[in-house]
Amino acid sequence: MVLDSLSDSLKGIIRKISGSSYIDKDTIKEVSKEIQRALLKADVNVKLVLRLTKTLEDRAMNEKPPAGMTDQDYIIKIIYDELLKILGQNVNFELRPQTIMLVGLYGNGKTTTAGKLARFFIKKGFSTALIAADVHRPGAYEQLYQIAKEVNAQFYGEKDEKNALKIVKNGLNATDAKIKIIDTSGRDSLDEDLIKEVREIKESVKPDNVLFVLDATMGQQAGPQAKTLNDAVSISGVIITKMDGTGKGGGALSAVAEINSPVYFIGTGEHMDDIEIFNPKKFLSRLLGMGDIDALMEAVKETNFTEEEAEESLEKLMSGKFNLKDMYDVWEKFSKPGLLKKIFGSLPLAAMPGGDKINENQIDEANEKLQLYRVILDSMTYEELENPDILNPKRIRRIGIGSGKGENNVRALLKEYRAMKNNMKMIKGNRNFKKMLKASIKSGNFSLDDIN
Ligand SMILES: Nc1nc2c(ncn2[C@@H]2O[C@H](COP(=O)(O)OP(=O)(O)OP(=O)(O)O)[C@@H](O)[C@H]2O)c(=O)[nH]1
Repeated sequence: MVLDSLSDSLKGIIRKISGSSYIDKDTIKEVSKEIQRALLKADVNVKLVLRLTKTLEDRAMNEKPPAGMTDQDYIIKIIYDELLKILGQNVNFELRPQTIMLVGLYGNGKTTTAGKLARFFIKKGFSTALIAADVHRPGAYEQLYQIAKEVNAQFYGEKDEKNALKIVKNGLNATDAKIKIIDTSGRDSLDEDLIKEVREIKESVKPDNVLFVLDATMGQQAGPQAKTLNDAVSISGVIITKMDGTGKGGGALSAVAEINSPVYFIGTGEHMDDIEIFNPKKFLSRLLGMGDIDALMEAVKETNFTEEEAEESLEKLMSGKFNLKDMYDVWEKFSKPGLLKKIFGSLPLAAMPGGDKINENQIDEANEKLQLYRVILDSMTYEELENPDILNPKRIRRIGIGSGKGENNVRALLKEYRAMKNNMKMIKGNRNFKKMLKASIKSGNFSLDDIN
């Protein structure tokens, strides 16, 4: 995916900050330098990078973390805040009848995106029309016509007409569709005629939205060209295409920052369903390897742990002073089918040692093990659960037979139990992870930007 290398670099920086024992001016300078390097490597505009890291340094040097928050957490929060400013505000695209005009540079994916948007709105119950106003690229008419057929959208075009504005006006009059999407000619911003054409259409039909379609793999030239287009037609929003590509992505980010318009959607492939609503917070949380706190909250809620129970279980687990009964209680809540997958899928694993190595099958294995161990624990007496030290070979043999799972599985469970006690002591040392997990369970809607 685009920005993968930036994501890896930033995750590494986050891990380093989390693992540092103290934060001083040198650490802040070093973190700032590393972030500069990561952003420049991702092709983000130099001025933007310097502006971002200067703000980051100023804040890190002069602001004090709120009570209960470590310096490390607070630096991570500042990085998150400043990067979020580049991605723009979280504005939802209004789902109502409207006329949308797509503008963009050659080959950035306007025509394809017109089809994706049409399908997106048709799925939401809006009749949609596609208007072919790209009168310069041979084949654009046919391409949009085929796409309209594929997504069951109305289509309007005039094959031999060279006056784009005339086609648009006729098209808007000819359709009663709730959503009208105008696909314009590709722009190379140095071409005055094309800019004039798009400006005329904008001023004449006054579309509700002018969306700039931008290829995520565009380099630095994206910024100035976005600015020229924006000066001509006042872009109201951005759609970044080809996020499934392998480009660096920084050029697109710089262009978005340059025109300061919200990114509403991202294109993630060539097919008509490969479009997603863009959520800057979620996107950035994943980019920084912080998982998706909201999804974690949903999953933890499904354990119907009360806050106090979650807090108490967590305290006990983290203290390392828990017995098989405590472990049974926690496992019983978390062994709901699919729940572990949700929890691990949303945990900030990058912040845990080796955490980012956890994959799908390991989560499935953990699930199977949970079910197996619950059966074994069900065959233990209350005394054995409370005090596992009394489990001698005779008792182990009885439990193996009683549970039908055999002695080896009973021994494996006890080995796992002892290892878990040691691991929990280790995680206990990782204050950041514990604090994030406790806070997310306790507050119910914890997210990094709620820390004030
Ligand atoms: N992988 C990938 N390819 C995309 C995406 N969006 C568009 N494309 C491809 O990019 C190429 C150009 O897309 P078009 O929609 O024809 O571009 P255009 O902006 O209409 O081209 P002009 O009219 O010349 O400006 C096509 O091969 C599309 O399939 C995307 O999100 N991911």
